[in-house]
Amino acid sequence: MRAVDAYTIQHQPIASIDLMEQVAAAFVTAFTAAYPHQQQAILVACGQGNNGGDGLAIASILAGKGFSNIRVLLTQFSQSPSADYLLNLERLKKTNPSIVLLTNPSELELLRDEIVIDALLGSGLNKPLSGTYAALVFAINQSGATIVSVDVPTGFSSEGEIQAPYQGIKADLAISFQLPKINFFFPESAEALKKFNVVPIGLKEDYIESLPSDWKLITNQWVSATLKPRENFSHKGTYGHVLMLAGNAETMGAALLATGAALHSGAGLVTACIPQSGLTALNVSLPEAMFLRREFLQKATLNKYQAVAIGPGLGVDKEQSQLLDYLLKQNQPLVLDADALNIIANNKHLLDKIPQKSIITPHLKEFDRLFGEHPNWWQRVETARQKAQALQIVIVLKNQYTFIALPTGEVCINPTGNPAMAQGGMGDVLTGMIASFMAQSYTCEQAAILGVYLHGKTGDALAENQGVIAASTLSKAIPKILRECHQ
Ligand SMILES: NC(=O)C1=CN([C@@H]2O[C@H](COP(=O)(O)OP(=O)(O)OC[C@H]3O[C@@H](n4cnc5c(N)ncnc54)[C@H](O)[C@@H]3O)[C@@H](O)[C@H]2O)[C@@H](O)CC1
Repeated sequence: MRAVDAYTIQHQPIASIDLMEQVAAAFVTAFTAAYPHQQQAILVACGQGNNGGDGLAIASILAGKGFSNIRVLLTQFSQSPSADYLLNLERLKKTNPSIVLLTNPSELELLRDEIVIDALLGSGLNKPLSGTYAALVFAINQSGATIVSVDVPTGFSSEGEIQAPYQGIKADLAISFQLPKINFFFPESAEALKKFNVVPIGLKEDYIESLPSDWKLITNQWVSATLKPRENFSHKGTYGHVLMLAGNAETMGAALLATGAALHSGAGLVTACIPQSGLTALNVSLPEAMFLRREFLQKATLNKYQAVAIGPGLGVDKEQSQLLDYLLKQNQPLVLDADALNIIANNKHLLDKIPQKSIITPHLKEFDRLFGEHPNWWQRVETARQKAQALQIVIVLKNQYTFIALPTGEVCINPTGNPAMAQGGMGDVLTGMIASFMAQSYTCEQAAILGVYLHGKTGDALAENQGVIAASTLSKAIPKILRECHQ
C-alpha cells in the first residue's frame, strides 16, 4: 500500500498533502456514517508522522462539518515531525481548535463518552511500541473509550508476524484506505480490531492490479468474470462428472453434504462412492446422485470423472488407507480433505505422492498435522506458500478468511465468510463445491478460488437474516448465489 501511495503521488497529478486530504475526507465519510451526531465528543490523538497528519486533516474536516466538540491531542514525542504533518498543523490552527499538548501519557484525561480517533502511528510502524507511546496506548486502551483507528491501530503491524502478546491500540473500528492490510485477515488481529472498513481514495486501480505481489485479494469482479455461463444446448455431459469418495457408517452425513454441494454447484453428474449402508440415505436425500460401490472403485475407469474428491467422513482405517493409496497412484488430480489428509498426516511419505494440480483443503489442525506446529498464522501461511510451490498443488488453508496457496507461490486471500458459518459440515460442503468446479473444467487454481469465495459469499448472504447457518442450508443456497454472480 505504501508503494501504491508513492506511485500515485509520482504518476497522478497529486501532491502527497492532497492525497492526505483525500484520505482524511474518505475517513470522515466512513466515520460520520458510523457516528453521525455533531455533538459527539471526539479526541483526535495525533502522532507526528503522516498518520498524525491524517488525524489533523480529519479534525479540520470534522470541524468544517459542524462537529463542535473536538479536541486534538498532539503528542510531543518525536524530534522530527513529517512535512505534511506540519502543513496540516498550520491549516488546523486557523480553525481555532481545542488543542491538548501531551508530553506525559499519565496526564491523559478523557471526557465522558469521548470517542478516540487514533492517529498516533500508522503503517510507518517499524519497531514494537515502547516508552511514552506504549504508555499512552495503554492509557487509551484502559480508558474504555470507543476507539476508531486511522488506517491501522497504533502498534499493529500491517504485514509480517503480529507481535505476541499484542500491546497496541485495541480499536473498535479501523478505517483503512483503498486496500485492506494483509494482517487484518489473520486471526491474531482480533485483539487489535473488532472491525475494519476499507474506503476508496481514488488510487489508480489498474496500477494496483498490475503490481507484482505475492498476495492477491479475491474480488467479486474476478469471480464474475471467471464463472462461465451455462450455454444454450449444453447438457449434463457439458458440466463434468464428480466422484465423491466419502462417508463411513457413523459419518455418512459428511458424504451426503459433500455430494449435495457438488450437485448444487453445477456439476453435470455426481457419483457418491460411499459404503452400502449409506445408500438409502443417499437415495432419499439426493435422488440426483449416483452410487458406486466401494468394492468396485478399483475396477472403475477413473478418467471418466473430471474430478475425484476423497475424504469427508471417510475414516482412517486400513480399508480407507488402501483406497487413498490406490487413488494417489492413478496420477489424476484429486481434491483431498478431512480423513484423506489425516491418513497422509499419519504416513508423511504420501505427501510427495499427491498428484500435481491436486487441491488439499486442511483446516488449522489438519494443516499442522501435515506440516508441523506453527507459532502463528503468518508462519503457517508462509509454509503453505512453500509447500504449494514444492508439491505443485493448491493448498486451501481454511479459516474465517481462507488463504489459498497456489503452485506459483502466490497466496490468495478470501474476503468472504462469517462466524455464523462456524459449524460442522461446512468443510464438507466446501469440498463438494471445489470438486464441482474442477469437474466443470476450471483449472485447479480457479476451482479452489471459486469454491472458497462462493462458499463464503453464500454464507454472507444467509447471515443477513440468520445468526447460525447449517451446512445443508448453505448448500441449498449456492444456486441462487451462482445466478447472482453470473452477470
Ligand atoms: N503518502 C503516504 O505515504 C500516505 C500516508 N498516509 C498515512 O500515513 C501513514 C504512514 O505515515 P508515516 O510513514 O509517516 O508513518 P507513521 O505516521 O505511521 O509513523 C511515524 C514515524 O514514527 C516512527 N515510528 C515507527 N514505529 C515507532 C514506534 N514503535 N515508536 C515510536 N516511533 C515509531 C517512524 O519513524 C515513522 O516514520 C499511513 O498509515 C497513513 O495513515 C496517508 O496520508 C496517505 C498517503
